[in-house]
Amino acid sequence: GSVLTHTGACAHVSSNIYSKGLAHRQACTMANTIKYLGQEEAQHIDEELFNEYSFSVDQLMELAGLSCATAVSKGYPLQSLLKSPPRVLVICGPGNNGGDGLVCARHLKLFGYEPSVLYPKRPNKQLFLNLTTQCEKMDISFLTEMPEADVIDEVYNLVVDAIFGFSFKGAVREPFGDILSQLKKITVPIASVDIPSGENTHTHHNVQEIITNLIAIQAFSRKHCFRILLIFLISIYEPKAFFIV
Ligand SMILES: NC(=O)C1=CN([C@@H]2O[C@H](COP(=O)(O)OP(=O)(O)OC[C@H]3O[C@@H](n4cnc5c(N)ncnc54)[C@H](O)[C@@H]3O)[C@@H](O)[C@H]2O)[C@H](O)CC1
Repeated sequence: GSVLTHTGACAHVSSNIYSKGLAHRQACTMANTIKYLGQEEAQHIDEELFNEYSFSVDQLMELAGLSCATAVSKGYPLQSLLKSPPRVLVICGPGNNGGDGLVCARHLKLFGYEPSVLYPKRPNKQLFLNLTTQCEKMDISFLTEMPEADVIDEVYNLVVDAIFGFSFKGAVREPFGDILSQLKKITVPIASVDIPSGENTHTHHNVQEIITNLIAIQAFSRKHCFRILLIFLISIYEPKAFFIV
């Protein structure tokens, strides 16, 4: 079974999905008929959520970050982690995708993980200042620089890539060029929020285990509710599914 990605490539869902019965086979079958979103359509859905459905960015970011933390906890349960304490490196970018990462780090802490955040470019906006304070008050540590790839492999069980979402464009600008180049070298799994950072310029890292697509999960409207149900089904039963709707 496979789930279509937005590039039309097929990612193979791991074999154990079939050992979980009809619901999963149906999810995979339906997945083959799923429509996928390009960058522009994802942005349009974003605008529709804000303008037509009156969601606030805070609401959607909290839902997005919780969805990602839940996907990580299902894909990488605490008891499955090889390193103790259960450290996770959350790398946050300068936009809303980075905000998702801050929310994800907070929920991972509540789930019993030991997240550390790298947040090199911080918008001077109240929402992001608030999210940073919330993490600090939960004793989540903030790194001052990107660790070398071998240090990441030695210390962390997993990396959450919340660097760029659908507004990434052009050649990657520092310090994110160095960050992405380190991510290309690591061997621990990477969970990407929304899309692999730098994906449309092929500067993205190679190792992908979980992509939590936020748009489809959050687009609560009639024309999307079918996809939401399907995405939820897959993300619950097969959190390692690699999917971008
Ligand atoms: N749909 C929803 O319900 C929600 C989606 N969310 C997430 O928000 C991102 C989109 O957020 P946005 O701020 O528009 O863009 P990004 O986070 O992708 O980053 C923009 C940020 O990055 C800088 N940048 C762009 N290109 C480059 C580059 N080549 N080099 C360096 N820096 C670059 C740019 O200047 C901006 O500062 C979406 O993907 C979802 O993940 C939210 O959760 C809200 C709800």
